[in-house]
Amino acid sequence: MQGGKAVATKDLELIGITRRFGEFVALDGIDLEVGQGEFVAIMGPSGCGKTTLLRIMAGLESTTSGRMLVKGRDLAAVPIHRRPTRLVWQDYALFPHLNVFDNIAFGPRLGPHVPSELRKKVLEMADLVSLEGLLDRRISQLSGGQKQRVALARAIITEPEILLLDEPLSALDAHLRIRMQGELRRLQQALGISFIYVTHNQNEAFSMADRVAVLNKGRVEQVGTPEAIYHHPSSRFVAQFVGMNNLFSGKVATVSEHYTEIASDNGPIRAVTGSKSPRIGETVHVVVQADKIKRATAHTSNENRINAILRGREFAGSHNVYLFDLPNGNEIKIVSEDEPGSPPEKLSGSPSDLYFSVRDAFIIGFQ
Ligand SMILES: Nc1ncnc2c1ncn2[C@@H]1O[C@H](COP(=O)(O)OP(=O)(O)OP(=O)(O)O)[C@@H](O)[C@H]1O
Repeated sequence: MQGGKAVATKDLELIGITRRFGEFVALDGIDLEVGQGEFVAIMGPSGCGKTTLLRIMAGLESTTSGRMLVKGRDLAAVPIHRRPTRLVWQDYALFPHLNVFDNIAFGPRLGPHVPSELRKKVLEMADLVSLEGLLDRRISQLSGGQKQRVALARAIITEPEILLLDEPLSALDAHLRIRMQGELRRLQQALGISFIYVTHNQNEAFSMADRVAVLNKGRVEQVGTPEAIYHHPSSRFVAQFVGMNNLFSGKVATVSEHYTEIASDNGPIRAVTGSKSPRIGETVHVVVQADKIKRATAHTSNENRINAILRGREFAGSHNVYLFDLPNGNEIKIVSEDEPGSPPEKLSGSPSDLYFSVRDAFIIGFQ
């Protein structure tokens, strides 16, 4: 990157971003790359540093150390109003005394502009986010989804190279949230710019993003496609944070080409031997998704059988979540779509024989 002009293949590069508040380390050496026109979700539990990281990208928060490049350009010396990033806030931060048109036009009006051209552009933006016909309305006369659209239009009219979104759908009801997810994704594709989207909602992250970065205690735990994060979590934290995963732990007993046998407190467990062949005697963790564990029948094979005690059932619309206690005292979940007319569930406390296939059991490598 020294001398000459860098050819940027990345929209954003974060290199060793660290932020301390006094003694407290909120961000601890974050490295993250965002490709051209990529939709990246940043996900993690409360307090892991998502908002701080987004505010740093927006230029609203300083770093203790680290660098940030947008399209190969270091932003250290670029003042906030010249930065090619725009933040869409969780609470929209719209101007309540202005109407929709004036809210959208607010940013461009601060700089040199031709009123007739600005009007054309505002109409274009309103069209893009389906706000036509609402331009004279006051903000207080809008629904949550409409306010969200105004906030988006107000940000994209400034033609950012990267749009930063901080839990933008959290104030909306479930139905509208799902609709807006689709709209946001379409908007991102229409604009062809990168979106960086902070959320603690896994479904939102997985349904919209090209890649997801999972943060924990100010560090990046894993970055990957939703499929990779979901099916192949690379750490115990990600496996437990994401989805309905169950974890089993034990020492590697035997390793063959097809499966690895692990001696666990709940009996032997066989898992796929992955590319990183585990060593005999090493402690490993095996992840099995909740919908891959079934009640064993006389016909299920002996690949993996576990005795468990049913503790409870939760009805979740189209499926049931069952909680079981394992012999070692741990809890596991299984998800099943019970057939209509199936016999009533056995009572809590009754023993059950559970089954899962070797091909649905993955070893997670830990440092
Ligand atoms: N100005 C500040 N001074 C001191 N500590 C701060 C400051 N801002 C953030 N923190 C701390 O840094 C950590 C990360 O905060 P941040 O708001 O980035 O988390 P988050 O992942 O966005 O959380 P949430 O999902 O709850 O919004 C938290 O422990 C928070 O208390």
